[in-house]
Amino acid sequence: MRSAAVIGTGLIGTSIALALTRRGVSVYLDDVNSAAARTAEAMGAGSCRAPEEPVDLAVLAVPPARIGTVLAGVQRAGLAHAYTDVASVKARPHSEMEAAGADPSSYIGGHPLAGAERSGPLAGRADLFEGRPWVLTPSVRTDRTVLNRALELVSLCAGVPVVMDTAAHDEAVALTSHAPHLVAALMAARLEHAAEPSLRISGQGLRDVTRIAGGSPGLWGEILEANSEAVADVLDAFAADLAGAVAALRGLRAPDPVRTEQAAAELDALLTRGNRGHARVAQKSGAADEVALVPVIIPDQPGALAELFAAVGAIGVNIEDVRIEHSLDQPRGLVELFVSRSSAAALSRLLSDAGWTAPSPDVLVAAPS
Ligand SMILES: NC(=O)c1ccc[n+]([C@@H]2O[C@H](COP(=O)([O-])OP(=O)(O)OC[C@H]3O[C@@H](n4cnc5c(N)ncnc54)[C@H](O)[C@@H]3O)[C@@H](O)[C@H]2O)c1
Ligand SMILES: O=C(O)C(=O)C[C@]1(C(=O)O)C=C[C@@H](O)C=C1
Repeated sequence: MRSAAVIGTGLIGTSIALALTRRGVSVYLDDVNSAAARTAEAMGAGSCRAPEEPVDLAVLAVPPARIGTVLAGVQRAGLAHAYTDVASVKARPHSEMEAAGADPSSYIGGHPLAGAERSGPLAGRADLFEGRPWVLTPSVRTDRTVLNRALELVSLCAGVPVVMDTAAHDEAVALTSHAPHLVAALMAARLEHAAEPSLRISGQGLRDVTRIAGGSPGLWGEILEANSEAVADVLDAFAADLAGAVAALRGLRAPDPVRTEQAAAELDALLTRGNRGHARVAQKSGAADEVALVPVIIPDQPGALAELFAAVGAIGVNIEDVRIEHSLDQPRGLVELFVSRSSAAALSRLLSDAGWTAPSPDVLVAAPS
């Protein structure tokens, strides 16, 4: 691919444009909000100067309800040879683009499963899609060359292509993305009027559970509206479990010991099911049970994290994922490295030989100076 256009230079559009520009693709940037396009341009994501010839691929990174009309418009203008989008729902934009008179043969639906709770070009990152699934939803009318262009886009962004049909995609993301977003929002809404001292003693757990609740209500309202039935089905089942959890908690204080015991068993069953579901969430490269955790203490000083990563790299171990636990008022932080199970024990030993310290219950010793 030599040239591309990105329409909608917010978080996702700018991230795609940055990734393509770094791979040598010439990228045209456009946004209904010209300040957003100029900001992306200033970040090195491409140019706001309209191309003289049709580009190889145009990527529509606008909100889901705009896809149909924007696609019909850019096709009429002859902007590109092939078109794709990145909307978080697929069936509705697909039928809307047909209703808007767009040409289905030069279009393929797309959805990268990577993002953030922030919006706008300044949140864009060239590496956002690295190793992440990127769903493509070709229809029977999608031209094969268009599918190949989209595959090239995913590869240039270092994503992992997954081909699905629109209905299967929407049902899957109702469970794995859309319902989780609402659940996070509902939990975060509980905090709206929480007492300040309660919030001050919140830990990483609350941040993990509520991070995505920071997403734009406008965008998420559109996503949920377009996939409302499938999300409601997931939340019906969730509500039944929630009611069971509440009943079990109340049952724990019941005067009848038989009910107390039954309530404890119900709660245990729910928590155990939670463990099993958690274990099934795929890790970055492979199943959860192939990955083990190596905890390391680092001092709160510039370069400490980079030094740790360099040490792990020198040992020759690939970090699959990383979690950092750090309270602002603490002189050190806890880094949890997720590595392949087969290399975890050796990594722990070699890091310890090199002076890095695993957390122990009584004393936390800093890294080598
Ligand atoms: N946020 C995420 O985590 C995420 C992840 C994957 C996919 N998506 C999808 O990506 C798309 C963009 O989301 P985002 O998070 O980048 O939003 P964003 O708000 O950061 O960016 C959207 C941009 O589209 C522009 N825009 C709106 N209407 C337009 C139009 N008619 N013509 C040109 N530009 C227009 C806006 O001005 C804005 O700059 C959405 O379809 C969303 O479903 C989002
Ligand atoms: O990591 C996040 O912030 C996201 O929520 C990203 C996330 C998701 O994984 O659910 C959200 C919506 C998108 O359509 C794709 C990705």
